[in-house]
Amino acid sequence: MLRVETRHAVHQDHAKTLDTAGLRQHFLAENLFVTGEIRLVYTHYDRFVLGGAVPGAGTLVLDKVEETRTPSFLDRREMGIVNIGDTGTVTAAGESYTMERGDVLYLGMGTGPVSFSGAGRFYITSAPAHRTCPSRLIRLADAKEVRLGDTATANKRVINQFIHPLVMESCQLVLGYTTLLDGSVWNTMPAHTHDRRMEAYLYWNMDEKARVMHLMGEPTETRHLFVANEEAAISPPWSIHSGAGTGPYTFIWAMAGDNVDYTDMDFIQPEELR
Ligand SMILES: O=C(O)C(=O)C[C@H](O)C(=O)CO
Ligand SMILES: [Zn+2]
Repeated sequence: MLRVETRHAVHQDHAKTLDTAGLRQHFLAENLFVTGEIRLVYTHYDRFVLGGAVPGAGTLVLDKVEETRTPSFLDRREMGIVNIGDTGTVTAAGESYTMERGDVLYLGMGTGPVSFSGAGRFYITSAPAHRTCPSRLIRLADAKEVRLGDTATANKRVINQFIHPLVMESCQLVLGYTTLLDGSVWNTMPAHTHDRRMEAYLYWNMDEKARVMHLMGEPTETRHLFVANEEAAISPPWSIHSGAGTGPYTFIWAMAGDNVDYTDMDFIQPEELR
C-alpha cells in the first residue's frame, strides 16, 4: 500500500503566525513507518520527498507515484535509503542489496521500480536528478566521519557523511547521520541556515518516551517542535534546524538544492538567536 501526502512551501512571514498545531501540520512528518505500507511526503521544498517503507512479512514495491506524473518514481529522480530497522533487502534494476541497520543505499536516476523486503525499516529520501549516477551501497565504515563539539558545551557528536562528494557522486542529494556522544544533547549548535538548500531531519535510535526539542524558524524568530522517535522535521531554506534531546538520539540529515557543498552554511551563534 502506498500513501502520499503533499506539503506545500510556507513563507517565513506565514510561519511566524502559526500555532503549535499549525507548525506541526506543516513541518513535522509523523507516522511514516507503518508495517505493510510505503508512506511518502512530497514537499514543494526543492521537490524533496521523504518517507518510510516497512515490508513486514511481505514485499513492498515503489514504482508509480501519481504526484510525479512519471511512469516510474525514479525516472527523473535519485534516491537515498537508510535502514533504521533490522536486516532487510532492497532490490532495484536487477540487483539485490542486503542492508543492515545503519546502511545507506544510493539509487541513481532511471533505476526503475524499487522493492523492499525483510525486517528492515527503510527511510526513503529522494530529489529530482538531471543525470544518472551509479547506485551504491555505503556502510558506516565507508562513510566520512567528522567529529564536532565538546562535552563542556553538551554538543559532542559524530557526523557520518554517506551520500557526500567526499564519498560518492550524486546529483543534488546529500545525506548522512549524526550521533550525539557522551551525554551531549545539542545537535547543530551553533545553528545555521543555507538558503540554497532545504533539509530534513529524521530522528531515530531514541527511547520511546524521549523527545527532541527541534528548533526551527528564522534565526531571530525561532519556534520549536517536540519530535518523537522516527519522526521527521522538514526544514525550509530560511529555517535553522537544531535540537536538544531528553535522551540519546541519532538523526538522519538529508538535503537537496543548489549545490552539494556540505560546508556551505551560514552560522548563527547562540547569542544571536531570538
Ligand atoms: O550536528 C550537526 O551539526 C549536523 O549534523 C548538521 C547537519 O548535518 C546539517 O544541518 C547539514 O547542513
Ligand atoms: Zn543544515
